[in-house]
Amino acid sequence: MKHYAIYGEIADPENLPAQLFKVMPEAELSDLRGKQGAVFSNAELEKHLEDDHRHGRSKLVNSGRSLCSLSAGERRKALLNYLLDQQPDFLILDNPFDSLDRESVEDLKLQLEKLSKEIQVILLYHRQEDLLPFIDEVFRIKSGKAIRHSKAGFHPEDTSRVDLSQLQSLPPPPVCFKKQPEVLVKLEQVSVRYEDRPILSNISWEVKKGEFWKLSGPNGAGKTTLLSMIYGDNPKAYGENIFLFGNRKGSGETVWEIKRKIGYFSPNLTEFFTRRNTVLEMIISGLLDSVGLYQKPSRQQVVCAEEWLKLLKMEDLQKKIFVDLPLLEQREVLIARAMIKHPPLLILDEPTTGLNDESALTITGLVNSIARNSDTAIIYVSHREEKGLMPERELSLIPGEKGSRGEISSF
Ligand SMILES: Nc1ncnc2c1ncn2[C@@H]1O[C@H](COP(=O)(O)OP(=O)(O)OP(=O)(O)O)[C@@H](O)[C@H]1O
Repeated sequence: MKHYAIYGEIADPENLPAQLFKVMPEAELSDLRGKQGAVFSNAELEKHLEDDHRHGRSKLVNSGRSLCSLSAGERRKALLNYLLDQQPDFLILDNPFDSLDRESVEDLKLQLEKLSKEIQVILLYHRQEDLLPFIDEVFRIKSGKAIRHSKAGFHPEDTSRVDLSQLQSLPPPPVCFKKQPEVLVKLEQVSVRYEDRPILSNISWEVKKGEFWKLSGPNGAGKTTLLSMIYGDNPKAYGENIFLFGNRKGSGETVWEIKRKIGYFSPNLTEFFTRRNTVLEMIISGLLDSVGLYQKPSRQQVVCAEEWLKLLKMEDLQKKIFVDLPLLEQREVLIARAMIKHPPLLILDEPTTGLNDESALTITGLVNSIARNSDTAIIYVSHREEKGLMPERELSLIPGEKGSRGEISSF
């Protein structure tokens, strides 16, 4: 039984088995035809989430809870357990380690090692550290075809486009924010429970102007919940001592006014961009706090967005349709969109998910440059040890019986 790994993006991830048969050399997967396969991928998880929305329950969860209420990592684990219960003949794993905490990654690697003795595994991966030791053959997607490759890894010139880590300045915003207080975010002994379950326990945290924070913690520790206290309209925030940009949350500024001061990126933001906006329009939309562009921008706004594209060496892409861009370029555009107004606070929730090693370095270089060349404070969430990322401080959420406590450290 041969196990395969394939490096690179597959054109239509919603239809993985068919796509794999299309891109792989014909002889390679012929023994899988007619067999029962299972697919572990984001696209598959999305289908279960839609079912959950529609029927209020999902076959992935036995506890009676909805799939939507699970954390990102918990959902992925639930999907994998469900698929393995089906006892498939072969398993296609599309970047299975994304969004999992380190311990879960190690557990899953051991589980897959055992499983590989019984069923055939096809791994799609983009980080060298994710290549599993039992894989026999490695392929790389190039021009829509899978080409055989050595297991030793890929050379930087394969993907690297531009080094954004040494930028000396950023385009200034067309309009500046009024003077902001020194402390932008202040949480005083914030605790959150969902039904009977304590999630966050007595979290005290201050984010000051221009600080660069990493927010970490295992799956389910409460990172998204904590961010929703700041950025979202989570009702659990009311009654807690949360101060944003100098005002107690719920006491004056509307959620809309708070969001105006925050640049935000999360990988699932792309799901909301269904219109065929151009790259330039997408960046401008960050000045108008809209998802896509619905009004005619001013000349000044256009010039500012053009300057960002120049900085990213993407001038020639400005008229391209955003959703048609490769993943790395989409991420760069969305980070520029979040940053174009130089918000007091920038929240980046797993901005390198789904990217390969080289592309991840491009993003972390860009984030370091933003931190160095602006007064914007950054909160960066990631499970991976991000090579090259230079946060100054870290808030780690450490789960316990009474919920997660926060531990602050400096680098
Ligand atoms: N609406 C909800 N109802 C019940 N439980 C919830 C709800 N939202 C989140 N939870 C639970 O709260 C805990 C924290 O979830 P959260 O999404 O904040 O974790 P996280 O640290 O972001 O995890 P991950 O790294 O997996 O994304 C999880 O155990 C989750 O199942």
